[in-house]
Amino acid sequence: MSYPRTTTSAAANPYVEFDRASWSRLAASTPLPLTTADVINLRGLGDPIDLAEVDVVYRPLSGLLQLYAAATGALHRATSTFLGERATRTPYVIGVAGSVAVGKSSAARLLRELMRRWPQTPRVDLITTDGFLYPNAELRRRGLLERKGFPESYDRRALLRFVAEVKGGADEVSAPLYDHVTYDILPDRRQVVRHPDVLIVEGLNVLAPARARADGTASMAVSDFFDFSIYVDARTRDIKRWYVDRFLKLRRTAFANPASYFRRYADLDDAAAVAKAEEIWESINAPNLAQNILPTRGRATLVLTKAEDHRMHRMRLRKL
Ligand SMILES: Nc1ncnc2c1ncn2[C@@H]1O[C@H](COP(=O)(O)OP(=O)(O)O)[C@@H](O)[C@H]1O
Ligand SMILES: CC(C)(COP(=O)(O)O)[C@@H](O)C(=O)NCCC(=O)O
Repeated sequence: MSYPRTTTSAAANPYVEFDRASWSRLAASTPLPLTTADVINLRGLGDPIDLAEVDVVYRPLSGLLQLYAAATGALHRATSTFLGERATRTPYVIGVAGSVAVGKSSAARLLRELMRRWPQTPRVDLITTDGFLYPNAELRRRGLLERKGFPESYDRRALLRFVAEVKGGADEVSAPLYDHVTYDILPDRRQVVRHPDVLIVEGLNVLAPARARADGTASMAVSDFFDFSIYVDARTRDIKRWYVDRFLKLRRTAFANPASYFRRYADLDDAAAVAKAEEIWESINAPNLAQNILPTRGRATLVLTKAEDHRMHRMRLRKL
């Protein structure tokens, strides 16, 4: 009897890879309960995603996640029976990671809307980790105002506690909220999460590994509570272009708001705005991507890679 020959490295590759066409053929019977108007409403500034892209990328993803969530629920119930415990419902937790300006928020919002339309999981909550950034005053005190988005700029303990409590079935847990306009935490508003069927946690660093404690032992990481995780990937030079293009657009929208922290950038001409955006990108977002975010890509269950026109062209799903 002969077996197919595989090299050791191919056998050890934990991912199975799809191109756009082969991915889109998966889960042909999964419905797509969204309209063009929904997609326009959900997409982020500068993200050209349309219903055709949602059909090709998110319909199969939605089918796959239904399968995973159902299997995880069944395992949870079987485990409770084995342990002689009363089966409690626990939310299915999904992490969405990737660079600033890669389009994580569009992806996370689309997933939320698709999953809300499944009969098994009508209650889907989405939180973004920016709510756990320290307020600007605290960042200033710690000398971290120029490091927003770096792991140390977040209250990681509070974020970990939040995700652990939601996963643990707490009735009501609340998270702080970040405001891009004032560039700070909103002092008197919080997002309340009440026992969702699914929790999506979106942010730059959600796949960061656990930190070592002073005594050398590892603490836990938020990703320890994830049932599934997605890394939205693209070439760094493409993401930089999307960041700069978005910055130019923000001049006429968010920056023009008198309350905007970036009000001073609203009147910059194109050349000055490009220079400013490139300066912020090169000093903050590019180093954070290279040092902290990209190294976590290999921890994701699914890596979705965008081409220069924002369309997903490669999907890698962990099979090991
Ligand atoms: N300075 C800003 N002012 C207003 N909105 C912003 C600003 N920067 C980013 N945003 C918005 O915040 C959301 C998250 O952005 P970001 O963290 O870059 O992640 P991503 O682009 O991957 O979704 C996006 O919808 C974006 O349009
Ligand atoms: C708010 C962010 C840190 C992203 O937060 P996330 O929700 O991904 O944790 C980022 O969008 C940001 O504003 N970075 C600061 C550098 C800049 O102005 O681009």
